Amino acid sequence: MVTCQGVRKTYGGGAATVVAVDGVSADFAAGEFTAIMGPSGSGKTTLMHLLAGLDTPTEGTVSIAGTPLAGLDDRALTDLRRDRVGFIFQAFNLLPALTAEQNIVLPLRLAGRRVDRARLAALTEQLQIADRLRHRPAELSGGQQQRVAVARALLAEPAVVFADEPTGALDIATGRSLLTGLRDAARQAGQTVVMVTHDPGAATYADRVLVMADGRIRDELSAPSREAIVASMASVAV
Ligand SMILES: Nc1ncnc2c1ncn2[C@@H]1O[C@H](COP(=O)(O)OP(=O)(O)OP(=O)(O)O)[C@@H](O)[C@H]1O
Repeated sequence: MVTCQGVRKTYGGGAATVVAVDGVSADFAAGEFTAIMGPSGSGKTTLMHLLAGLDTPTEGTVSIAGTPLAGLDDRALTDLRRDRVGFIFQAFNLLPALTAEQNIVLPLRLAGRRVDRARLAALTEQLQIADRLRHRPAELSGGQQQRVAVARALLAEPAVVFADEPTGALDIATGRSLLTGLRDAARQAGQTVVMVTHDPGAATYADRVLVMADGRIRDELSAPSREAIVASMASVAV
C-alpha cells in the first residue's frame, strides 16, 4: 500500500549538511501495523513525513496505493492525502470553534461523504470520548483531544494511517485503548498503519517493528516482545 525505494533526505548544504534519512527501502502492506522506533534524531519523523507526502525526498521514490508521489502536482497530492490518508500527529490540529464530534466528522463532510453513525458511536466508545462529543477542544484534556484526533483519523477508514507518538500524552489505560484501535484498524478494516513511537510497550501492538539509527533501518522485528524490542534498541544505540 505504501512503498519507498532508496529514500534519502538531507537538510542544509556544505559542511552543515544533515542526513536525516539515508537510503531507506520498505513496504507497508494493507492490513499491516508497523511501528518505527529508534533513538532521538534517528530519522523516524522525517521518514514518516516522506511516506505521507508531507515532505519531498532528496533522492528515491515513495508510492501510496500504487501512485508515485513524485509525479503528482500539489493539487493531486492534496487530493490523495485527503482521500487515502489519516494523520494522528502530536499537534492535534483540532478546530477550536467546533465540538469534538464536529471535528471528528469534518474530513468526511469536506469530502461530501456520509457519516456512519454506528461506526462513530463504536469508535468514540472504544476511545472513551463518547460522553465528550459536545465539548469544544478547549474543554477537553490533552489526552481527550488526542483521542478526538484519532477518531477523526480512523472514522473515514483511510487506506493509510500515520501516527506520530500517538500515546505520548495518555495514561496507560487510554493509551492501550488507542493502540487497540490502531490494531483493529489494521486487522479488521485492512488499513495500513504506520506509527512512530519511543515506547516499547506501544510497539508490541504492532505486527512489525522497524528500528532506525542514523537515518537507516538497522533492524526489523516481527511481532516482537517488549524484551526483544528493548534489546534491539540497545544494540543499535552502540
Ligand atoms: N527541517 C529540518 N532542518 C534541518 N534538520 C532537520 C530538520 N528536520 C529534521 N532534521 C534533522 O534530521 C535528523 C532526524 O530528525 P527526525 O526528527 O526525523 O528524528 P526522530 O528520530 O524523529 O527524532 P525524535 O525521536 O527526537 O523525534 C535530526 O538530526 C534532525 O536534527
